[in-house]
Amino acid sequence: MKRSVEKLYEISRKASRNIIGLMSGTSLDGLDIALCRITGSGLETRAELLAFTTIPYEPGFCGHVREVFARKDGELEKICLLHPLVAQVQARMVVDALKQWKISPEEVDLIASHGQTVYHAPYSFHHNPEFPNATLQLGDGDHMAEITGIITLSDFRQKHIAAGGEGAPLAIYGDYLLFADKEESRLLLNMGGISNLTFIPAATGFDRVFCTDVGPGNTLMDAYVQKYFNLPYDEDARIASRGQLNEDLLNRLMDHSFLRLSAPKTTGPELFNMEYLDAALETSGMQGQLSHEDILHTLAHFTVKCIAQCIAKHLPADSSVRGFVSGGGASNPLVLNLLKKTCPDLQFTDTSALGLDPDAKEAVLFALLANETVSGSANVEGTAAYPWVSMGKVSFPG
Ligand SMILES: Nc1ncnc2c1ncn2[C@@H]1O[C@H](COP(=O)(O)OP(=O)(O)OP(=O)(O)O)[C@@H](O)[C@H]1O
Ligand SMILES: CC(=O)N[C@H]1[C@@H]2OC[C@@H](O2)[C@@H](O)[C@@H]1O[C@H](C)C(=O)O
Repeated sequence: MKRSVEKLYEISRKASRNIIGLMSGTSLDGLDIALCRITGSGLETRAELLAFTTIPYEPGFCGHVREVFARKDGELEKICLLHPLVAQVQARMVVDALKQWKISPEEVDLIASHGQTVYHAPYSFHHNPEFPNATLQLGDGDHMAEITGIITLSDFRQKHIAAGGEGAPLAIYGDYLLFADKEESRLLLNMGGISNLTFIPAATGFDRVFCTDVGPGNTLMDAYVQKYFNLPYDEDARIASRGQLNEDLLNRLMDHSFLRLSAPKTTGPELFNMEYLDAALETSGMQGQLSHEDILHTLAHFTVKCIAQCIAKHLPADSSVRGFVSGGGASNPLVLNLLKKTCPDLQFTDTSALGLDPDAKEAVLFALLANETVSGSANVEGTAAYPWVSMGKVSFPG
């Protein structure tokens, strides 16, 4: 047997594995790097976060990604150039993080590399009957493996599509493995650029777990302050908190077929972007009528109203469910307060109450997916909407 294959086989037979999960989301703020010790697999999985950091991207690199990000007319040459570059930039960040943590690459069994989504086009978005659900993550795993010297699993979403899904949200798998509970029904709400939620009823099998993208998280608010204030985001909602809700604009923002579509469903900044906001301002008659503060305040309400509507539609009204938030939106006090006010029964706290840093959650979820692919005992039955398949392609160093 080739040595690299033998090594992967040995890793698959270990009782516990050190896996680095990498996530770079739609906010393009930086690379989340989570070093996890994962013990067991399937329903016996336990995960411990050994170290976590987010390394911000250089503005120049971000600028290159933004040239094609969520754009229908992204230049093919730029996409081609970015595929290795994204992986090289991220791999150097992993090398730096390991140095900082004083951990040698030999101590790490696997890297689970999400890459950078540059375009997400499920059928519900492109509506072209000749084409399937589609999604594209840049950052090729071979470059990651070669630079770090660590076996890398990457490109997780294609297999999900191949097995009948939309390639997202993949949060359901890790959320179920880590947070299913015998006594407590739980709602895991991630508010990144796009928000998604996983509902896990108490003492249930995977077939009753529900997961979907909801709509915008921070993406519209971020795009707005980037355009008008030259800021990456509205820190602590300082600008938005000075404004007031405009109902006309909110009603117009809520009026989109995606928000009425039955779940599970997925979306991205391909839909929720500045053109979406400008169209809503125009058709509500609010173009030029509102202050920046009022628009940002209304966008925060939009984020929360989409979430509240999705919860009302999909969670049983009579059960006691506890809510746990994660993602950067959990640090936005305006969004969080509105959420708590709108859904008081859920008693929202963040996932640190479950022992997991809310900023690290998505990166940890990818480490869990790699763990399942390499050693999963398949003791969980998937469903049509959420197939339990081996995700991620293997790249060997050397
Ligand atoms: N202190 C803060 N105040 C307000 N907003 C914040 C704060 N900290 C983070 N955020 C928001 O969180 C965003 C980053 O969130 P996160 O890293 O979870 O997104 P992502 O992983 O890129 O998104 P996705 O999961 O949708 O792909 C920032 O762009 C900002 O909007
Ligand atoms: C295509 C894509 O990259 N989607 C992301 C994005 O960010 C949040 C939401 O939209 C979610 O569907 C997904 O990420 C998380 C990690 C997921 O797959 O669960």
